[in-house]
Amino acid sequence: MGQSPYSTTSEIFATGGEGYLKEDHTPSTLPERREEILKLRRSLKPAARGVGAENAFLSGKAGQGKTAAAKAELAELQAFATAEDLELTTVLFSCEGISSSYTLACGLCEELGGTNPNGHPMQKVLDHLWEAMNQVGGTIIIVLDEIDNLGTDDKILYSLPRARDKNYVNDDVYPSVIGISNDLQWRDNLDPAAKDSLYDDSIFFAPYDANDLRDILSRRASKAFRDTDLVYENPDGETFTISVDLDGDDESLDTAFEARGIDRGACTLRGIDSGVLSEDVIPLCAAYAAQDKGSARQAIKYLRKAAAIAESEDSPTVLGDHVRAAQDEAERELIIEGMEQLTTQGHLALAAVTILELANETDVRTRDVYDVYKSLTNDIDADQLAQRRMRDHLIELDMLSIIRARKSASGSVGGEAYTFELRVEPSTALDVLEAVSRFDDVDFNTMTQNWLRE
Ligand SMILES: Nc1ncnc2c1ncn2[C@@H]1O[C@H](COP(=O)(O)OP(=O)(O)OP(=O)(O)O)[C@@H](O)[C@H]1O
Repeated sequence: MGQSPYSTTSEIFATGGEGYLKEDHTPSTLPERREEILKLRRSLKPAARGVGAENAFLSGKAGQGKTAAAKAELAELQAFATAEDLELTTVLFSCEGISSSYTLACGLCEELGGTNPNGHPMQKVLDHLWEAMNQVGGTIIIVLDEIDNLGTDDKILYSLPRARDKNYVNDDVYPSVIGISNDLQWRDNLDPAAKDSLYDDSIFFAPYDANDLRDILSRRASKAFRDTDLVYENPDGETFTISVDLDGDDESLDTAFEARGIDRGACTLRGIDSGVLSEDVIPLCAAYAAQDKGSARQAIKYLRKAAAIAESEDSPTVLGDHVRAAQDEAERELIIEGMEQLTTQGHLALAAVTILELANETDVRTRDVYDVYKSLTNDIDADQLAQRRMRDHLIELDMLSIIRARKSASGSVGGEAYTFELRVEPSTALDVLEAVSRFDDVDFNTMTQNWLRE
């Protein structure tokens, strides 16, 4: 057998370390969210005393650690409840794909009681839900992640937090809700009654800055990569390194600090000392992510990708160039995702420009795009927009970085003339378009050939 391109070990990643750069890894501490977690703790404290927690609402853009903070703090509370023998149940429920109070109520019944009453009238479903809560008993904290998926169908957000006040559930049941949302406007549009009952405490997660992201990445890197230690400074200004023992029973940083008898809270993270990551890698990943959305998810993704690229090149170290390549690749993926999610009219406008480019036409004018667009709308039997409205779609594609729209000098009086070109490879756009089911019967090659003949 020839030598396989696969290997069970890596020169870059620590054994078992790659998991720390994966989406599903939940950190047990989030020092950058200390303030937010303290606020959440304040809302949860009554639960530790056997009465219900306050309702809370965590908001902020994607990748800001809202879900991670809620999970970490609830794990802390759950550990306390177990030790104190308190009746406490926490449910983390993702509302992804759930757009009505009805579906949410059914999902919660299933989560709490094991059966899904889908098909029954709403009142019956709610009765099921209250019964499931009675069976569980005690303090019940329901975390509704991506709660904005509910849109305006928010009735359940009124009744769920009030189930006890309204006597829907027994006296020994204390339900509360923690809502999590990336959509900052959604809450403002809620029915005032739901808004009132849901949000005792509102906690905003501001975007991470480059320093926060550097710290987050450093901690992840110390676990994910070989030969990578954290460098801390103590209150006396002395620096020291901490390495995490992945083979130990508890590989948390707290344990590593405890083992050395040092108070972690009094020390400041200064960076990493690594034999496999060049010095600029983490600052670059942090800077790219901070410039964009300040998302920890994005920063971690850059680091993961950069390391994977270094590995695939058999490089023993991850370099700044690998981060640049990772950022390019991630940006391309985002653009491809943007192309996949276009509406039919967006796809038609993109298809028209793509066909023209495949026929070697560059910097095409609106009129030419419109000719191909018309022929495409006939082919797939779609609504045909007026030229000006189709042009609006082209300009929208420019805003999504899919094509480039340039105002040209030859604009007629009263109107602006544009030329358009793809910002992605025509073959990439073609791959996306050919996967759109609406275009199943369109033969892009023949259309290109026809245009070439004309
Ligand atoms: N302070 C932090 N320390 C370590 N990891 C973090 C921190 N903040 C976020 N992360 C990580 O970043 C990723 C995204 O975080 P999380 O899912 O909590 O974001 P979110 O604010 O809930 O946004 P979304 O709705 O997009 O999930 C997760 O992998 C999480 O573990």
